[in-house]
Amino acid sequence: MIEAENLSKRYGAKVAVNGISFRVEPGTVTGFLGPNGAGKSTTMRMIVGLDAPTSGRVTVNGKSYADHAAPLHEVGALLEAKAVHTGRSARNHLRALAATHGMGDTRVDEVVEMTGLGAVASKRVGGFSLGMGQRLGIAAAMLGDPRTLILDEPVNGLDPEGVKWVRTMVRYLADDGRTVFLSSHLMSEMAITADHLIVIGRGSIITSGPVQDVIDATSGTSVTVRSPGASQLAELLAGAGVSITAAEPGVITVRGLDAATIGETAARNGVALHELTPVRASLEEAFMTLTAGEVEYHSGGTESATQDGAAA
Ligand SMILES: Nc1ncnc2c1ncn2[C@@H]1O[C@H](COP(=O)(O)OP(=O)(O)OP(=O)(O)O)[C@@H](O)[C@H]1O
Repeated sequence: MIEAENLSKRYGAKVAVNGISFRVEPGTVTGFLGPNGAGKSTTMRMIVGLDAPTSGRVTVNGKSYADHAAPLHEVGALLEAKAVHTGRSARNHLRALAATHGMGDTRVDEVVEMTGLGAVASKRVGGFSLGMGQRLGIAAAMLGDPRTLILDEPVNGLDPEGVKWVRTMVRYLADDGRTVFLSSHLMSEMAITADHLIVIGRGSIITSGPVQDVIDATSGTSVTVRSPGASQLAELLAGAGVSITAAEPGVITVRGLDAATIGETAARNGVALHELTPVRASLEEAFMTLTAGEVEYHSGGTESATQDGAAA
């Protein structure tokens, strides 16, 4: 369990994290989403004591990270892939980490195996691809068999097999009762991996909740209707709380009514329907809607007004 209370971090005049409170529960995969610069990495760094909060507090399993006697057994974190001694082999890097907690080579061999690093474990880390570096970072996070895992962009640089492996692994860990907190910019992947979401923008929490609830509350479901009487049907359906847009001639998109109501209205009025399809919004659409006003760094090299004008 991770618990943050009024957690804030300032860098000079820049407020990176602005008084956020949240809980990440055991037995679930919780996704941490937000545009670039929203404060995700800063929050994760504070959880594992790499950054000190300016105010507020964050605990893992009831204690701040520094107060855990054997933190690797409590929290495993992947924060910066390749933050390792590049001249060392992967196995020696893991051995050095393991030694800090009195763990032996057997556990190192287990995580090497688990993360698919067997073939390259004796190679210098400096020559690793991004994906191999990620696997090594995940191996290091798993080393102490921790109850809580914090993974910042774990699928970054992984091939499709690696992405699927991370998905399966985090599901297994959560089903085993562990706490899994991960960030990703890959919305389609997050939608199938996470149970719960926390969405952050400019240092503040925008929304949180089960994945489908976040999508439904943000974008809801629309119904695509194809009919030769589309414009007549649009008039029949119009009313408070209903929004109708004409996608193309003979096709309307209806929000605010379910497919059954639309179908029955059409039947009662003798309007033929050629298609009646409920369309669920994707997490990506919900994310774009939720964070539309919160994007700090825009594409094209231009930057919107920021509190301190920090460059991306
Ligand atoms: N050491 C630092 N010094 C000054 N500003 C910082 C520092 N670290 C982060 N920031 C600023 O704090 C804000 C939050 O950054 P953070 O890296 O936490 O965002 P993020 O959500 O992880 O972004 P991304 O998705 O790009 O990784 C950004 O505006 C960033 O520029």
